[in-house]
Amino acid sequence: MAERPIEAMFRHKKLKEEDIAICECKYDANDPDSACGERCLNVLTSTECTPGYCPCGDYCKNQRFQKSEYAKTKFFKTEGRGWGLIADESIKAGQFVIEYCGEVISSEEAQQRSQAYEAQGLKDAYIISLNANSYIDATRKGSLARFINHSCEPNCETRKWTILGEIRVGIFAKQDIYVGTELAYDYNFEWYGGANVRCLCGAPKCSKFLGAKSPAFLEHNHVWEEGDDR
Ligand SMILES: C[S@@+](CC[C@H](N)C(=O)[O-])C[C@H]1O[C@@H](n2cnc3c(N)ncnc32)[C@H](O)[C@@H]1O
Repeated sequence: MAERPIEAMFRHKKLKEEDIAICECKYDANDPDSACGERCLNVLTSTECTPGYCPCGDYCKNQRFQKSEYAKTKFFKTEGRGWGLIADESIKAGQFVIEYCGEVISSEEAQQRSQAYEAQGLKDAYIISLNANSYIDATRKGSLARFINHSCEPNCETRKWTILGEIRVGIFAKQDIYVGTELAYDYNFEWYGGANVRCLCGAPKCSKFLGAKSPAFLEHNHVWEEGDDR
């Protein structure tokens, strides 16, 4: 596919000093939660602390996206759902698993790319919504998060955090996850799919199609038939 003009992709913005959110935490060696744990004002608003501005300095625990503090995971081949991602260590409920990385693009670009990928016969879709005007495309560039499949009864969920003034998407554990368990989240909230794909998650309350409840779902009407090669 031809490279699209650079305006269709968004570049990082520099955070102005007056916009930096500074918490009121104070590091106490006897209280591990003191350095930007659950009570931190920034954590409570899903905002990471800014290096050099956090009162806890190097003890700050609230820079997980910036420090890529991912859980150990590895990809594997599934039955009928392409590649998937499994936990390569036990993961605690609420833990940050991995960031969904990719190219940040406009909604017009997302639409054009989605159509182009479908025309090329790509059955796996990797575009998710970031906000009303922008999307993350992990088709060509991304982290291992691009291999996480959908489940209608998932053990993970997406959460949006503000990092240095920009919104980013993380995958977080909804429950304790044992080593070797497949990771999955519900695509309904973020799905920007190409063709409609029959869901093979196997959950008793499966909604039959990927992203079947998402706003983008009705815009597409092609269904990959069962038995299609992948
Ligand atoms: C973000 S990718 C996930 C990784 C993908 N399985 C791969 O091999 O690269 C999303 C694609 O995976 C497949 N997929 C994910 N969850 C699925 C499910 N529950 N049932 C069937 N296909 C699924 C679909 O083709 C979907 O477009």
